[in-house]
Amino acid sequence: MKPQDIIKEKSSLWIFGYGSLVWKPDFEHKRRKIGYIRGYKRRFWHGDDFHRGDKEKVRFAATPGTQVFPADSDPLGVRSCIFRCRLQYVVVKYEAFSCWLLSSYCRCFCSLQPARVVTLIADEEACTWGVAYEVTECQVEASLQYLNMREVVQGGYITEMVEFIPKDGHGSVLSLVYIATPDNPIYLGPASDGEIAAQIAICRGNTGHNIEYLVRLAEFMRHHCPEVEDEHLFSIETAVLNIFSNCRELRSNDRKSLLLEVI
Ligand SMILES: N[C@@H](CCC(=O)N[C@@H](CS)C(=O)NCC(=O)O)C(=O)O
Repeated sequence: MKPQDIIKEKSSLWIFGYGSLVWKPDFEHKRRKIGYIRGYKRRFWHGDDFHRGDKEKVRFAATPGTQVFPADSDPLGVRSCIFRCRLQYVVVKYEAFSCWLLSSYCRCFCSLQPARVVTLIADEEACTWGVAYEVTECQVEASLQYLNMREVVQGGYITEMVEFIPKDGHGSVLSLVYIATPDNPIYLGPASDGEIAAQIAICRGNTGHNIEYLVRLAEFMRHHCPEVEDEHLFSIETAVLNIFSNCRELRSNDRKSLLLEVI
């Protein structure tokens, strides 16, 4: 059933959020409930070149004064590193040859990629935790108009209806959810934790840094669903922390402040 058909029948609608919507709904709602949906896992597999990323390709030249931190290596021997230059961190991938170039000439180029944001991937065994918002009467149309622009036009997500189960297990409701599928042109698909983290570490868009997106989501899960294991989310958070762990200038000792300090 399409969302508009459901709206015709009801003066109230539930909208389930599992990404930025959990901490930043930005639409009026009557109430919210924390809970989960079954049959989907949350993954940082969608690209975003509007909210947390950029379409522009950037040429970057590292100068002799630039600090370089090793960040990641993968089985193909491609490595990435972080430059700290003029208060900006830039992740650059390089191979053995360009590594030599790097040390000889202290010069390198990179391009900014789209940010990494979450989508849902079908998986019978999995469930995804988040927040469902109830919108009623005139809030229904206003929220759908707002979310259509934010999630569909700017984000490339499509809508589905899923069963939402509140944390206490009672009163499940059908809810609207925004999902990005692999046929979307900015869908990025799977990558190693290190690669995803490297992308998150450098991307920034119209609404803020990609690190903020990750940190707010991880904080939501830690605070509201401490009993839930979200391995993908927390291992990417750890991978981003590892990228910056060599930087002695960072003073905060809790994960959230430490990561927010670098953006
Ligand atoms: N639709 C998802 C995730 C989608 C998501 O995070 N959307 C991005 C669009 S790329 C967004 O709205 N970002 C706003 C922001 O990061 O400020 C949700 O249920 O929260």
